[in-house]
This record gives sequence, structure tokens and C-alpha cells, in this order.
Amino acid sequence: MPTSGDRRRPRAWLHWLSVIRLVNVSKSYKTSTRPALDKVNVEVGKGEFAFLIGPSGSGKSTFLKLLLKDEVPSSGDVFVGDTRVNRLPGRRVPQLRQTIGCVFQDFRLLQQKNVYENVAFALEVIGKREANIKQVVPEVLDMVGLAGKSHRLPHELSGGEQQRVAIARAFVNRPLLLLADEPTGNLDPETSGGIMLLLDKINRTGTTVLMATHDHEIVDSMRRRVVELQLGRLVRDEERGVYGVGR
Ligand SMILES: Nc1ncnc2c1ncn2[C@@H]1O[C@H](COP(=O)(O)OP(=O)(O)OP(=O)(O)O)[C@@H](O)[C@H]1O
Repeated sequence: MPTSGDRRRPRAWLHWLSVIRLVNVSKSYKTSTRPALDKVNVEVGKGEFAFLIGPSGSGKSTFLKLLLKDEVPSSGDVFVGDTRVNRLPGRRVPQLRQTIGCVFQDFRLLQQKNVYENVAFALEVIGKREANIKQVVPEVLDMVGLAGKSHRLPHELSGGEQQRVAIARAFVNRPLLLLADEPTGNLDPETSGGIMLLLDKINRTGTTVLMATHDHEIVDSMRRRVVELQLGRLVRDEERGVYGVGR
């Protein structure tokens, strides 16, 4: 349901399913003088695509870490789907993380494994059957445009191709939520455009996408929801936003 102070236009709330919900969330690190997040309220629904923007130090990484329970809030509640993440016992954190795919600026592929094995590994560690793996890995590699490169090692791929492998790995288990932390940060504008088309394609399958970025061009060209943090505070939440207000 909409939170109070929501400045976006009203939606048809009837079929709204919340995937991310932060309720009055503050996070203070022990060694830091100001809170990294300060009474943040935000909700992202099933199938939405949202950019998380803000200057360096504004709290974007902290926001993502709270969703994964890499960090816990100092106060407030963090929900992913129906799960109250901040109350989740440690033994159930792996289960939470199975519902969240992650993509990073530096790809984080296993360098000794080829493309197929990198993606298959994500399923092996959660106990999927071999027959299932053999079926879904080629499907997802085809989806990301790497069907012919499944035997290549990461160092035999371009940066854009490596990011496609990382996206395939994050998506192969059909997560509820895909978190992308500066996924185009190491890529040139044209390659970045291809990665955005792919994230858009994934979003169209119903996966909620939250992407932290500093890339003005991408935010301005996509015209999707923009959630902006400054010094830990939510300062803007706008549908079809651009990077800078008034551009
Ligand atoms: N582990 C930590 N211990 C202490 N302070 C931290 C820690 N992690 C982050 N901070 C502080 O919290 C604030 C928010 O940091 P955060 O990394 O969430 O920002 P960010 O928006 O992701 O920045 P960037 O765009 O540079 O990645 C900053 O002031 C940072 O110095």
C-alpha cells in the first residue's frame, strides 16, 4: 500500500504486491557520525523498475545491503516480499538470498569456470537437479545473447559479455527481485545500452529491478521510477524521472 507522503501519482492499488518495503528505516554505522539512512520510507511493487540514485555516500549501498541482510537497520523494518528481513534468523538468510539476484559493477564471475559453469554453479549451490540445470542454463544464455559462447572463460569475453553472464547467473533462478549495483559502471555507453535493454527484458518477465547508478544518460533515457537519496534521506521518488530535477 502507498506510504504517507508518497509524491508519485496514485496507482491502482488493488493488485499491488510489494516486493521491497522500507518502513521508517534508519541505519547508523558505529564509526560514522551521521546516519547512512535516515527514516527512509519506500515501497517498490512487483514488476516495477526503479533507479536508486544519489551522490557518493548518500546511502545507496547501505539500502541494498539491508535488503540482503548484509547489514541490519538501527531502527525501522525492511521487507522483501512477505519477509521481514531485519527479524529473519541467520539460518533463513540463504533462503532470502535465493529470491534476490545480484549484479555488480565488477561482474564477480568465477574466473576458472566457463560461461555455462558460472551460471550452472548458481543452481548447483541451491541443490537444483542436474537435469533441470541442463535445461535452464542454455535457455538463459540464449536470453542474454550468449548461446554460442558457453565454453568461453570470463577473460575470453568483453566487459559487456561478462556482465551478460553475471545477469544470466542472477536471473537463472527467476528471482523475485534483481538488485543491480552500478551494472554499467565499467562499460562504454553503447555496451551499457545493451545491458539496459537486457535488464528491461528481465523486468518484463515480472522480476522487480532496483538499480543503483550514477549514470545520468541511462536514467534520462529510460524514464523509469527514480528514488533519490541525499545524505541518507529520501529526497525524491518520482515515476518516469530523470537524473537531475528540472532537466
Ligand atoms: N561499514 C561502514 N562503516 C561505517 N560507515 C559506513 C560503512 N559503510 C558505509 N558507511 C557510511 O555510510 C554512508 C553511506 O554510505 P553508502 O556506501 O551506503 O553510500 P553510497 O551512496 O552507496 O555511496 P557510493 O555511491 O560511493 O557507493 C557514508 O557516509 C559512508 O561513509
